[in-house]
Amino acid sequence: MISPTLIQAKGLRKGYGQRTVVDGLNLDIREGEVLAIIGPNGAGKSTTLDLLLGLRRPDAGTITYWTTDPSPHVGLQLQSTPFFAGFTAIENLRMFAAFYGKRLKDAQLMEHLHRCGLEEFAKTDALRLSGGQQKRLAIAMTLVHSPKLLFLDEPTAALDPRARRDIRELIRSLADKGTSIVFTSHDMEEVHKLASRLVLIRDGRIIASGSPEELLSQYGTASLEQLYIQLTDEPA
Ligand SMILES: Nc1ncnc2c1ncn2[C@@H]1O[C@H](COP(=O)(O)OP(=O)(O)OP(=O)(O)O)[C@@H](O)[C@H]1O
Repeated sequence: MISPTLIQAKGLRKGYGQRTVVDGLNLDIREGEVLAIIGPNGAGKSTTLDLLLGLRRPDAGTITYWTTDPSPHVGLQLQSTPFFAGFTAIENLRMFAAFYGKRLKDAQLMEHLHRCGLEEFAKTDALRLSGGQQKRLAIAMTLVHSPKLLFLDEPTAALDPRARRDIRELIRSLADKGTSIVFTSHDMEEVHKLASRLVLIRDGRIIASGSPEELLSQYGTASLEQLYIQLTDEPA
C-alpha cells in the first residue's frame, strides 16, 4: 500500500544568477518514510530542502502540502543552527520550545537533552559546546514540539562514531514511532541502514530513486557507495 503524500513537489526550479541548481525536480514525501537525499557536493540537496520548507522561493514549479499550515508539524535541523548567544543548552531548548507555544518543564527539557546525549551539558553555554554537541542540541531543538515530519540536513556529519551511532538510533526510534524523516548524508552505509527510500540528485535533477534494495538490484551493484560512484561518474 502506498502511504499518503505529505509534500508533493512538481517541476521545481531554482537558480542563483545564471546558474540553475535545482532543475525541474519532481519529488513526493510520503507519510512514515525515511527518505535520504543524496548526491555530490553542490548537487542542490540543501537548496531542495530549503524550497520544500518554504525558506526559499522556487523560480518555477509547485509544492503542495498535506495541510494548509504545515509549519507547526515540521522539525528542521539545518547545517548550521543559530543558538541564542549567552544562553545554556537547556535555556536554548526552552526558548525554542516557546516559539512553538510549548512551555516545557525542566524535567521534560532534560529528557530531550538525554535523548540526544546532552544531559551533562544542560548548563553549558550553547556556543561553548563542541561542533558535534552543537549538532546534537540542534537535533534536540527540532524535537521539542514532537513534529510529524522531520528534516535533517547532514545530521551525523562531523560527529564522532559514538555520537553518530546515537543519532542514528534516535532517527530509527523516531521513525519507528511514525515520524516521517527526510535527511541528507554523504555516508552511504548510513543511508543503507536508515533510509526506506533514497533519491540521488545530480546537477539539480533526480537521477535515481527507490529503496536501497531496489536500487542495488536495478543497477547490479554490491553497495550503495558503488552505485553512487557509478551514477555520479557518468558524464551528465
Ligand atoms: N545563496 C546562494 N547564492 C548563490 N549560490 C548558492 C547559494 N546557495 C547555494 N548556492 C550554490 O548552489 C549550488 C547547490 O548548493 P546546495 O547547498 O544546494 O548543494 P548541496 O547538494 O546541499 O551540497 P553539499 O553536499 O555540499 O551540502 C552550489 O553550487 C552552491 O554554491
